[in-house]
Amino acid sequence: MPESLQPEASHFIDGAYAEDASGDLLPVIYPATGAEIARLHTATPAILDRALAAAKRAQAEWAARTGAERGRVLRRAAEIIRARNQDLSVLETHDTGKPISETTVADATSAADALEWFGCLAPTLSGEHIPLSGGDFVYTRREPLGVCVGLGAWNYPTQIAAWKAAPALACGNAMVFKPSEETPLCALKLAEILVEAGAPPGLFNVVQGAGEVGRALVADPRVAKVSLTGSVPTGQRVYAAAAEGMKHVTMELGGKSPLVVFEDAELEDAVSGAIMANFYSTGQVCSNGTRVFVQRGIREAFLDRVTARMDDAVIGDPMDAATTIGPMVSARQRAIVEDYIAKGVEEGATLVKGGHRTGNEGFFIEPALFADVTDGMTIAREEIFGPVLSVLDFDTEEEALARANATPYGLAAGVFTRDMARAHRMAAGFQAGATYINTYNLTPVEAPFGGSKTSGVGRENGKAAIEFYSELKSVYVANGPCEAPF
Ligand SMILES: NC(=O)C1=CN([C@@H]2O[C@H](COP(=O)(O)OP(=O)(O)OC[C@H]3O[C@@H](n4cnc5c(N)ncnc54)[C@H](O)[C@@H]3O)[C@@H](O)[C@H]2O)C=CC1
Repeated sequence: MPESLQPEASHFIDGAYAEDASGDLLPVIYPATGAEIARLHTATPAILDRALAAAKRAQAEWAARTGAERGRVLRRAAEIIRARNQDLSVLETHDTGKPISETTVADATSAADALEWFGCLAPTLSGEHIPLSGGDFVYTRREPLGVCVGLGAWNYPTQIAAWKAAPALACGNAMVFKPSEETPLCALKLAEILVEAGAPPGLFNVVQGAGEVGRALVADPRVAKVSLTGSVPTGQRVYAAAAEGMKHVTMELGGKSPLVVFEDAELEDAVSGAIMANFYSTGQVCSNGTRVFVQRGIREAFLDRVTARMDDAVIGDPMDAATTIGPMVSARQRAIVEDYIAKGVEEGATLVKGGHRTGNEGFFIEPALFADVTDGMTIAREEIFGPVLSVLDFDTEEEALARANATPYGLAAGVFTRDMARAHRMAAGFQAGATYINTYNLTPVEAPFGGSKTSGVGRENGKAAIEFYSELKSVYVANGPCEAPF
């Protein structure tokens, strides 16, 4: 195994790497080859206790610093990440299998954006003054929640860790972060870098493990808030467990988002949108627009262009700069995707292109394009989390909107049209948290991101995230005698 990918130890606690070899073995597999590239241990109760105790102690010290001081640390961390983008991207590629052409522009860089942006916001956080009668007034204090737990999915390990850490730390909280058991390496680097940037030891800790470890963290009374990125069923379990302790939550969950392409759309842009909405990160993106509703008049032209553009996809070695499609994250995830493709064929959809295993090793699968998909088919109802694009035909705007919204999910939605009045009508009508006009799947840190309906609770990014990592205390100040009925 390449020596550089084996971290010094499994966990990062109180400013340093930590190990407890009595924890279960956690092998790290490179999805492009199936080879083991590192070997870690799952956190034991002793490790979790150390992490939570360190976070609790560090949080008090951190919250006592001014917003300007906290912001400076976050911005310094952003600079370090940018300077090390290449190494961090190589690590992300090995953790996830995503091509280096993606990881160099969308992962560590996105983490740096979040740390920089929330680092700039930190000094501006404040309360307000509310005048009342008789000279009384109330002022509010924006206070941190305390120790926050972050639970990550495997598709964007660096980005997810930073999207949670940046607003949490900006507000004066500490964090214990548990990456997905599939991709445990990247968050450790973020922890190292934050310490290097001046964060107090214990402010951001990383512990490894699967659902059991997550469950123990959520249940711990020292934890004030839980932020999960994961599937809807996991979200339901974590939300329920957090409710036991009346803990704050952010739930960034899955989806089955619609992308609506009208006849008047700029065809090549709409095809690009559909590719971004289905094949980026080999389809392993929560906000993917996997139900592509195409107005009947351009159906053939749209399918022809998607098919032709799929010929340009380069599937293969993720470390090759020319590669645009890497493997799935795991053999298990590829098997899930293959089952869905088989179900699509079985239920009568037309597999226009792709969908077959490829490569001699690793977990590769060709992107798949389905036509003649109808609303009731399994591939149109369930989140696949793989490179499977389903085209559904429609006739009218009203019909497209109704069908787009006919899902329990509500993470994202997109529309391609040259008619801007219609574009805004659709954006207003979509039951989804993140909507797009004439583009898809861009997630700048400036914009709030999160789901409606079963796709989640709360928002990450943007000023909105502050509301989910802080709370307001009101202080009533009397200016006259204190009156009582007797
Ligand atoms: N809305 C969003 O921002 C995003 C959502 N996702 C969603 O994530 C899913 C794929 O990621 P996976 O890692 O397979 O999700 P998952 O739901 O299996 O796991 C997510 C995390 O929760 C942990 N976990 C599992 N059970 C737990 C429990 N009972 N208590 C506490 N923690 C527990 C896992 O170990 C992991 O760290 C997809 O559904 C996808 O849509 C992925 C990326 C972004």
